[in-house]
Amino acid sequence: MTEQKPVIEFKKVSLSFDDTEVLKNIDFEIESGKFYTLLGPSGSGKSTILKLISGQLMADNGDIIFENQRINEVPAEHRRVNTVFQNYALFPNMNVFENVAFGPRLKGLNKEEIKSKVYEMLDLVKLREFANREIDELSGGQQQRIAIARALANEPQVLLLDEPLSALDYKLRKEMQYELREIQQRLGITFIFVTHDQEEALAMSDWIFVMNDGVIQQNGTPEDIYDEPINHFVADFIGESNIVEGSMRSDYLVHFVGKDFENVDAGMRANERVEVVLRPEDLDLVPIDEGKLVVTIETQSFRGDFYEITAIDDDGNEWQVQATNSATIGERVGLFFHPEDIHIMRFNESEDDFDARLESYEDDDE
Ligand SMILES: Nc1ncnc2c1ncn2[C@@H]1O[C@H](COP(=O)(O)OP(=O)(O)OP(=O)(O)O)[C@@H](O)[C@H]1O
Repeated sequence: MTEQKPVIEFKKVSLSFDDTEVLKNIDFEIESGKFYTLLGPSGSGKSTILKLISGQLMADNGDIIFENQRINEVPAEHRRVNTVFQNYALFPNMNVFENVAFGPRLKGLNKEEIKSKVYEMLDLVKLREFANREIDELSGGQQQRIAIARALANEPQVLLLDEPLSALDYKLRKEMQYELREIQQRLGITFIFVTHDQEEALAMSDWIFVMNDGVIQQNGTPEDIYDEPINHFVADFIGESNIVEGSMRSDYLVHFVGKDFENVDAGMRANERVEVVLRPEDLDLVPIDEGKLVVTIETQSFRGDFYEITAIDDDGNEWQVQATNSATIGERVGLFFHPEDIHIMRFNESEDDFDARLESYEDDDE
């Protein structure tokens, strides 16, 4: 397989506002033609990264590379990126056609070329028949599609999307997630999408950067990040997790809730302090003698295809369970899971340490 050249690279990029460092030594590579997501809570630095790429902000340190050229000092208007914002930022005094035509017109295309570009973009967002509408005659979802069409009409190499769906209601948001993904795949250009919604990130992305506190905590495919979170923050932020403390008995035996469990993927050494993650969907309720531990049912709600249950074990740990059958509040039952669904994390491990650890196991295996 040939190695793809990155379209954007950050090398040790940092940025402070006043005395607060909001991006700390950020390193990453963005390949061409993929859907990337920056995912993290409010204030974690996601929008700041987009602004460094678009040229709205300047880095204090580090290199920002676009197709092998350092662009730290290149003005925003000379960068082949466009941004779509949450609040659409359409020109209210222009109709739909004129909004989408704005970039092509600025570029000096002739009348026919402009028309063909605008209709190509309106077809892409399925709003051809809205060309003559005024902006205030559109719904929120339609305005967001026009904002996307307007950005794409500039033929950016990379499209930056800063929480573009967060003003939409739930159903429309789901539809737009699907459509955005489809548009990205059809055009084959790079999208960098910012969201604090983990479900949205998992559903849309080829690759996710999970951010917290100005640091990329983990990056990987949605499956990697969901199945193999590297630390407490990621396990807690992505999906629901039960996280309890434990320790390694040996490199394949983990001890928690007073018992030993075999876990082949642990990859830790004896006596290491660990955190054990079990997802609610990997747990079920069974008769006491068939369970791995005994729990007492605290709450239960019906969720259509499962019961969402909280239960508490005799050490006081609370467990979220997606159970196939209902239970009775106060009932004592067995909690069941397959040992292979246990995921183990080292306490407060950084991504670099995690990578180094994985490499050391690979060396051990040789
Ligand atoms: N112009 C500015 N001046 C001072 N501080 C700023 C400025 N812009 C952003 N910050 C701070 O930088 C940090 C990162 O902000 P950023 O907007 O990148 O976060 P975010 O992850 O995109 O959050 P949100 O989801 O709320 O948009 C925050 O603590 C924010 O308060």
